[in-house]
Amino acid sequence: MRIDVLTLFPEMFVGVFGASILGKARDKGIVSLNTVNFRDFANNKHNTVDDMPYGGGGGMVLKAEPIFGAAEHVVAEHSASGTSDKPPRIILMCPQGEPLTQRKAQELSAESHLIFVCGHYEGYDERIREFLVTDELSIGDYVLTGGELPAMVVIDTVVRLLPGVLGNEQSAVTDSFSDGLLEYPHYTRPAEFRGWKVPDALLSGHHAEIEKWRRRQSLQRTLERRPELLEVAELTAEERRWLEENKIK
Ligand SMILES: Cc1cccc(C(=O)NCC2(NC(=O)c3cccc4nocc34)CCCC2)c1
Repeated sequence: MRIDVLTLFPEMFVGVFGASILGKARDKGIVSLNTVNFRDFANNKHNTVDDMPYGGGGGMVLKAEPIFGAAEHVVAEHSASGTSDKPPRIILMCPQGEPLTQRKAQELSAESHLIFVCGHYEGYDERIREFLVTDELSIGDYVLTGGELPAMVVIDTVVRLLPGVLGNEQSAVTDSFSDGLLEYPHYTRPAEFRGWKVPDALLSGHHAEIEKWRRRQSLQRTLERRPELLEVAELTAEERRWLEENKIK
């Protein structure tokens, strides 16, 4: 997979793209991670990437030309490499975007080329949305200074799904989440810490009992903290009965 990030602050990605899981995925050649500063494509007199909004009002708006130029440069470079098969997804990171979900991450992980656009100021000239991008994504409803951190979040959750990126032990996390429930409690040694003991069920060595305990804990925790997830989770009839009994308490 090739990933390009169009940003005014490429330096923000050096650490994130060089460290840990993403760094290893890059070293293994599973993913190529690149940044492009779209200021380099501001071919106007003052090299400006933003300008005042038509219609007045405060703040500045990102101009279309530099972002179109940067995106077209990346597309041309990738198709020239001869490895491109289908056109890239051009993903606009913005508060108005579709909420990021694990399902969306799984969808994007099947692509061969992703281009992320990170904004600043008040946002983007609408022609970027109308005529350039294929997707708009948001990581949540809060105010940020830029789209770079959201792009890092999406890249993290997408790249970890690529074959060969995670060892077997870590991919279990994806499995537990993809059943749509919150995770069960985790414990590790010592069995007692400051008098606080690990639940007996986990020390029993009975795998069926342990799985039952974990599933029950996931249900309980989801009911307590994120009951709305239970509407769409796949539950057995017995689990639904148990929930009905516990919802009343
Ligand atoms: C709720 C709300 C209302 C109005 C503005 C903003 C806001 O934060 N505006 C600032 C910008 N925010 C984001 O890009 C951004 C923000 C949050 C999640 C995101 N997921 O992807 C990109 C995201 C947009 C242009 C520059 C940064 C937020």
